[in-house]
Amino acid sequence: MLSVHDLVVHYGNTPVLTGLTQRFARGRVTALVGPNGCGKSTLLRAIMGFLPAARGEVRLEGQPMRGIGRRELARRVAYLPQECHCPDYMTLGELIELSGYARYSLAGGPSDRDRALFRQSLEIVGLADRAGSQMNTLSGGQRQRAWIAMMLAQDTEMVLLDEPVNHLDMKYQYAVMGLIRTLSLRHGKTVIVVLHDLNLATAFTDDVVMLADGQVQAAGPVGEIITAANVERVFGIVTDVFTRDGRLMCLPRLIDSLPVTA
Ligand SMILES: Nc1ncnc2c1ncn2[C@@H]1O[C@H](COP(=O)(O)OP(=O)(O)OP(=O)(O)O)[C@@H](O)[C@H]1O
Repeated sequence: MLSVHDLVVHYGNTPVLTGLTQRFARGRVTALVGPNGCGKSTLLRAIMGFLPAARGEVRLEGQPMRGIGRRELARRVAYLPQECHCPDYMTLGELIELSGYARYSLAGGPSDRDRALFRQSLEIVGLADRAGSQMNTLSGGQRQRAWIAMMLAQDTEMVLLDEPVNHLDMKYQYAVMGLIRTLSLRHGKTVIVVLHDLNLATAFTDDVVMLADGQVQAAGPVGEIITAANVERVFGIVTDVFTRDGRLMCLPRLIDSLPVTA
């Protein structure tokens, strides 16, 4: 389990997280949702220790994250930020190999198991035939899938993803979200994923944390949290939330609640 207790994070004098407390259950997928600029990325960066907290603490299985060394952290937690960069000349295969560096560099290089993991990760994202391609020759969506493969090959107990389906076409949005689901269902990994599409959250995650004004506004199982009242309170938009063919759906009432101009 990952727990965040009374976390306060500022940028300069501007507070972004103002005493945030939340537990992320082990082996479950939690969607982190909220309006633009509410602090979702900031929370992930603060969890990873990339931003200093003015107050509060993050614990991984009861152990303060601050006390976990960088190599051990890389072996235990994979983090995929919103924007990822690498040198243009790097090939996809080279990128994937970097994923296991914290795990295998002390052992003198990747093992057969590591190499199998690299291959599997590329197969899962549909890029097995592109391992020799330079990263700058891939499309935006293919690059995003490459980074997801890199994260998969890191093979950690916990995975944090910041808007992983941006740039992806519909098929790969579903494929990647299905994969994220599998990470918890089959492999028992704990996943926190920042999403904007609440319908992806209802279809592929267990729990939802709604963030606004530097605080958690609502948190719990998807079916309890994705309600028209919560969505209106947090996002300021009127929606219908209903079940169709066993799936919970959330659709905005376009005519009533959105400014539509002719
Ligand atoms: N490096 C920074 N320096 C100063 N302010 C920042 C910095 N990064 C983010 N902010 C500000 O902190 C607030 C939270 O930003 P953050 O990126 O965490 O939001 P978010 O919820 O992830 O947004 P989005 O949905 O648009 O990706 C915003 O007001 C943003 O302008």
